Amino acid sequence: MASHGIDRRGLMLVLSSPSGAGKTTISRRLLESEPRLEMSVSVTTRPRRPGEVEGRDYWFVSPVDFNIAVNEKTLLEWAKVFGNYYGTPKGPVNDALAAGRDVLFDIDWQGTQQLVEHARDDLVSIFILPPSTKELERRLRQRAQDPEDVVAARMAKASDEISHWAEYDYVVLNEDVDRTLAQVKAILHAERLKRRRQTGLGEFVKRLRAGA
Ligand SMILES: Nc1ncnc2c1ncn2[C@@H]1O[C@H](COP(=O)(O)OP(=O)(O)OP(=O)(O)O)[C@@H](O)[C@H]1O
Ligand SMILES: Nc1nc2c(ncn2[C@@H]2O[C@H](COP(=O)(O)O)[C@@H](O)[C@H]2O)c(=O)[nH]1
Repeated sequence: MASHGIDRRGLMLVLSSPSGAGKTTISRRLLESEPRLEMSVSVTTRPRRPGEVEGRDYWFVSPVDFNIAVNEKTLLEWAKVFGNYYGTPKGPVNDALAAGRDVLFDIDWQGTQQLVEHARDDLVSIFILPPSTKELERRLRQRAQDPEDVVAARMAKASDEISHWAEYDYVVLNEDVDRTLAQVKAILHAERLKRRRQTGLGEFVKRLRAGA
């Protein structure tokens, strides 16, 4: 249900960027202030970082279990990123959308391409750019959660990742977290009002025109 009482189908809000540009930071802040938005928690074969919580940040699984999920087609999309496998479980996303709740995804361009193929109408995609390569490297290092070789591998892939910017509906430059957050919220709020998402609009207008 929309805030003004008109039924609405949920939307899928995708954030992608080169590693370290700020997707996780923006996602956490967005979730704090958007009660009708929920995070899609991915499964991954990547080792858990210090501070990461099972079921909040990821579902950490073995390569064998990941393979089973792929074969049983329980993932909406999946990809190999920086040598590990990542995927989006279908069930929670479908339940949320059907109930009119929005779902936030922190996934890469390969996953976004798969969602475009299967769910274009429900999708709103945002690419987040860092202000500079130097600042991207500084952010990856000061996060201090990955060993040096992992940081180097992610920096080496940054240019390739950025090359996908034009496949996204919106592009936001993450210089200042508060400004970026405000821009992402503006996109979300406008997209919620798209006519095709407000599934109860026809009925509402009919009643309005009848004098209700
Ligand atoms: N606008 C910003 N200004 C300064 N630092 C920032 C900004 N946005 C994020 N950071 C910092 O940069 C680091 C990387 O951010 P974050 O983990 O959110 O990136 P990410 O895009 O989710 O990375 P990954 O793809 O590897 O998961 C964090 O330490 C975060 O606090
Ligand atoms: N295609 C998918 N990409 C995903 C998913 N979950 C995360 N990601 C992307 O992987 C990289 C690395 O993430 P990190 O947590 O190891 O830093 C980043 O670009 C994420 O957006 C997923 O389910 N599918």
